[in-house]
Amino acid sequence: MTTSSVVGLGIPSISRTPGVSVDDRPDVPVLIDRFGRVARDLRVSITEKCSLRCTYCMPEEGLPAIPTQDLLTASEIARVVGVAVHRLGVEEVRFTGGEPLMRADLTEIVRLTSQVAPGVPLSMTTNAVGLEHRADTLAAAGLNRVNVSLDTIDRAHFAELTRRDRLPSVLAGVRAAMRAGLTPVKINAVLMPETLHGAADLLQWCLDEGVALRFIEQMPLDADQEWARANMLDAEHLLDVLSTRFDLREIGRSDPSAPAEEWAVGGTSSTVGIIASVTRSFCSDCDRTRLTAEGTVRSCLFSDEETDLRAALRGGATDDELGKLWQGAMWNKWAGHGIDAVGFVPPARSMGAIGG
Ligand SMILES: Nc1nc2c(ncn2[C@@H]2O[C@H](COP(=O)(O)OP(=O)(O)OP(=O)(O)O)[C@@H](O)[C@H]2O)c(=O)[nH]1
Ligand SMILES: C[S@@+](CC[C@H](N)C(=O)[O-])C[C@H]1O[C@@H](n2cnc3c(N)ncnc32)[C@H](O)[C@@H]1O
Ligand code: SF4
Ligand code: SF4
Repeated sequence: MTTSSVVGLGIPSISRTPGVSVDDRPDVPVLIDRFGRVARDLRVSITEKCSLRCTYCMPEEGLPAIPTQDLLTASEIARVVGVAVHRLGVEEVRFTGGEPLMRADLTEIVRLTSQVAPGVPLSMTTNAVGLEHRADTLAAAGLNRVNVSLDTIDRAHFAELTRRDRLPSVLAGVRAAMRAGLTPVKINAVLMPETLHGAADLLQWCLDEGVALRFIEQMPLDADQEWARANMLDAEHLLDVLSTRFDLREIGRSDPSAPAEEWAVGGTSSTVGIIASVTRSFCSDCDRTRLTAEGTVRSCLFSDEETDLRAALRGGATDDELGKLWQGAMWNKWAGHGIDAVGFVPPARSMGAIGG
């Protein structure tokens, strides 16, 4: 088994240490952990690069560049996804980053992955900058749907939050995704004191455009490490604000491992969701497994223990051997993020370096 050590600005390097035992792991193919959870949702980060610099995620100067030879190639990504789907019971795959659209070979990644895993839902979490020019091609390559990060529809405020004046491109990207059939399009907005006053306008925009909106509690995953529990806005606070303009009725979660709890918006057929990752954590039903852009398996957003599949892959490992490494990594998955625990320490990688 492998663990990580920090080398600077949130990208850990992988170092080998004596392993944690997997002797007590039951001999089953699926990615089961010690708490009985089974991971079926694979999130694949494909780059650390981004066209924006959201304050809750990236440092102003961006993340240190990962050398090209350290990134999994399109065919390596497809091979690893194939192992996950055909041997380990993974049922859905999401591309994330950094910003997936920053990879010039994104279409190839999607095409090869959809060939290796036909019928498996393929989605992407994106900031949508430039998506208007690529939505049709990505849909044709096999991408099924996108989630778009958008915190405000006020252009000046967007530029402040993301340190880039790109709101028009994002809005065009959302509309292009709808036209290309990358639906349902879901909008992710991080809940912060700064975004609260624009939350109702954002919801109205989403209702008008026919896209679903989810607000996300901010997690201690910013590269600048400025997150503080005391400054965090929780779901209750948001509901109070939205209820002054909308009639909201609680629906709950679509399934126990879905991160978003949903509210119906009165007078519409739409819903608004809240991903209360911090105050109403869904860790006990977690069904996620992650692959970083450098090809390490990460069992939890908050755990810096990573297992290096890339080295094994490039060293000639068989699919069976890759599968075993992955099973071992997931068997040792933590119970949860532990944000409320005394002595909590945020992970070395920031959200953009993990793949959110
Ligand atoms: N606690 C926690 N939060 C997560 C995790 N993955 C994503 N998130 C948060 O949930 C937000 C939404 O994630 P998305 O990438 O849109 O994925 P999703 O909500 O699983 O996607 P859908 O299947 O479309 O509902 C992200 O912006 C993160 O803030 C996770 O594993 N744990
Ligand atoms: C890291 S981004 C990568 C994909 C793409 N660049 C995007 O923004 O959608 C994935 C998700 O993580 C969320 N995110 C980033 N930092 C976060 C934080 N500190 N707390 C909660 N969510 C965060 C973003 O809002 C986004 O929805
Ligand atoms: S949240 Fe997404 S768009 Fe914003 S800085 Fe992070 S990776 Fe880039
Ligand atoms: S914090 Fe870890 S255990 Fe909790 S939902 Fe996210 S990935 Fe799963």
